[in-house]
Amino acid sequence: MSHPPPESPLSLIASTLDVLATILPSHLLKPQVGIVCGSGLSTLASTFRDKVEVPYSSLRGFGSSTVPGHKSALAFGLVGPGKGVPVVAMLGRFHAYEGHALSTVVYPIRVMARLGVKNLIVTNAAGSLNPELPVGTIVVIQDHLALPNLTGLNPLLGPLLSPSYPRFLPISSAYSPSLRRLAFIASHHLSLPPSALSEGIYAWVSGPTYESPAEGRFLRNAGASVVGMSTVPEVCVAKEEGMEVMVLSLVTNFVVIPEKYRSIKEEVQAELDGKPLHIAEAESVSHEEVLAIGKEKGEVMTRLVEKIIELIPSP
Ligand SMILES: O=P(O)(O)O[C@H]1O[C@H](CO)[C@@H](O)[C@H]1O
Ligand code: HPA
Repeated sequence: MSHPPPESPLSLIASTLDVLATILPSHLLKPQVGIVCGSGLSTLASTFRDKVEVPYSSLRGFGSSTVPGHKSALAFGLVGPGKGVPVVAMLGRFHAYEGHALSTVVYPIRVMARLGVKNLIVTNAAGSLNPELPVGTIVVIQDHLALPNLTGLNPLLGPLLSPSYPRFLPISSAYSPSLRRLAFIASHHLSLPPSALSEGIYAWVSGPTYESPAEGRFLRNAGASVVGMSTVPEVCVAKEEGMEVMVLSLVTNFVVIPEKYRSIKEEVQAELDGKPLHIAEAESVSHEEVLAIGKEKGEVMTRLVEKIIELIPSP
């Protein structure tokens, strides 16, 4: 018995667009800006006007977000004063560590591109590798360090979706200087303290383990400022689709990088010498902590993203 040929990605995307066209009012159907909400950050859509939420389960090609702090729905709406800017947000994203294929992780970005999105604001929760980037800092990403991209887990592996796409995509200027500028101008408009917003380099790791101390030190020494388990696949595909992209990482924790390893040898010797050492327990990271910071900083992230959207020149 022969099997039907697998559905092409373009026909799957076309069917998703058809469904959206039947659900959405016409003023929301052509969003200009796309947003990806990071862990605990789905509140970024809380102030959308005329909001319509579309569950991923009603859209073929979409996976389901299985990570706490990620909702499985798209939110369409208007942002900003007056008529408002039509936008679309992924209230939850997909990560490769959940078992999703990278093509599923980036599928919503391809859909956004075909809805007309020209500017993409990607957010995430991330661990800090730099003492000068404390918890709560918003890091405007300048570049990435993607070990999976370099070692065989690149989201662009495989046949090109369109013959017009470059086979070898340059991503040396993936992070739009003009959008990054708007982030700092928006922060000024909102009177945020200068320390609220910083700049840095995002390291993408596959997860789901948090970094060992040696891995954290390795990423820091390699030049990364923050680390997380998402974002880079979405950025690469958004660039392939011709979008302007910016990334805002919210620092939710420090990556544990002790200056000195605890030495059991020294501890045992000290006990034998009758002078036991008092060793503090090593800290550890938890997703609950990550979500708590997302909740605490959700309001300021929302205001910042809204202001950036208002400042993007209309087409
Ligand atoms: O990158 P987002 O989706 O914000 O989530 C971050 O938080 C989770 C770990 O706590 C990981 O998924 C990591 O990537
Ligand atoms: O410390 C981290 N490491 C990787 N991903 C993360 N996402 C939030 N915090 C972290």
